[in-house]
Amino acid sequence: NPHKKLGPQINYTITGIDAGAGEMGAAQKALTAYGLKSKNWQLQTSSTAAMTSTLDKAIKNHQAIVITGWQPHWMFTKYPIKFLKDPKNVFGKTENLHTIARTGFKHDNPGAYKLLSQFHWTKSEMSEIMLKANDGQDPAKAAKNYISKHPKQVAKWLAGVPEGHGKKVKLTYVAWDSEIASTNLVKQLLDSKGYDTTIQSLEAQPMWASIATGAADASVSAWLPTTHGLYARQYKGEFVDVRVNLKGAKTGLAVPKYMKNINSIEDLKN
Ligand SMILES: C[SH](C)CC(=O)O
Repeated sequence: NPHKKLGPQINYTITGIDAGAGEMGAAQKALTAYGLKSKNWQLQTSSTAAMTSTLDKAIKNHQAIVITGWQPHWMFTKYPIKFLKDPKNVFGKTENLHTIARTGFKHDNPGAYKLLSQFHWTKSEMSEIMLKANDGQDPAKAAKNYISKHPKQVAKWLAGVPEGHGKKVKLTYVAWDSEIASTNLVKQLLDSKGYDTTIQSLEAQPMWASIATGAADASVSAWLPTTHGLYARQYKGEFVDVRVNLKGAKTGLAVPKYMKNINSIEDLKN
C-alpha cells in the first residue's frame, strides 16, 4: 500500500539470511548509517531458504517486503525484485568471488592447486547449475551435466592438471546457492582427474577459519572485497588468495518491483 508508511506494514523488519553471512553485517551497518535503527527497524536472521520462501509468499500476496539479496542468484530471475540504491555505499560496489587456499596447499598438492588457479566462470554459466539445483536436481548431477555440455571450457580449466591418483582434497563452502554450484563443479572437475575430493558446508566464519587453520585445503566461496572483508582482515597472512573465480557479484537490500516508491535505502524511512 504505497500511501501507508512502509515501516508499520512490515513491522520495521528486514528479512535476512544466516547470521554469519557478510551481508548481514553490512545490513546491520546500513540500519545505523541510514538512521533506521533509531526508527525501530530491525534485521531478522534466518536462512536463505526461509528468506526466499518468505519472499515467495509476499510476492504471491503482492505484499511489501525488504530482503537481503545478492547476485548471482536465481531470486532475480524467478521474482520481479530490484536492489535498493545504496548512496552511502555500505554494501560496496560490485563484489568478486575469490578462490582461497590454505598457505601450504600449492606445495602439498600442486596439481589440484593448478586447477584452482585456472577455474573461473561467469554469472550466466553459474546460473545453469544454480537453476537446475533450485529445481531439485542433485547439484553433483547438475555439475556433471555442465561438464559434459561445456567440453572446451572444461579442457581449459584442466589444461596441464596432472592425474590425482586418489590424492585427497578438502573444499569448504557456505551453502548459498551460488557456492553450492561452484563447489560441486570444482569437486567434479578434480574427481574427473582422479583426485578424491570431499566438500563440507560451514557457516561463513568457520569456512574462513577452516582455511586459515589448514583444516581444509580451499574454498571458492570468498566474497571480496566488501562482503567478506572482515574475515579477510581477520585472517590476513593465513590464507592464499588464489584468484577471482567469478566477476560482478553484488549484495544489497532488495524489494519487489511493485514497491514503486521505494528505490533507495533512504526511502525506507518514508
Ligand atoms: C549471502 S552472499 C552469498 C555472501 C555473504 O553475505 O556472506
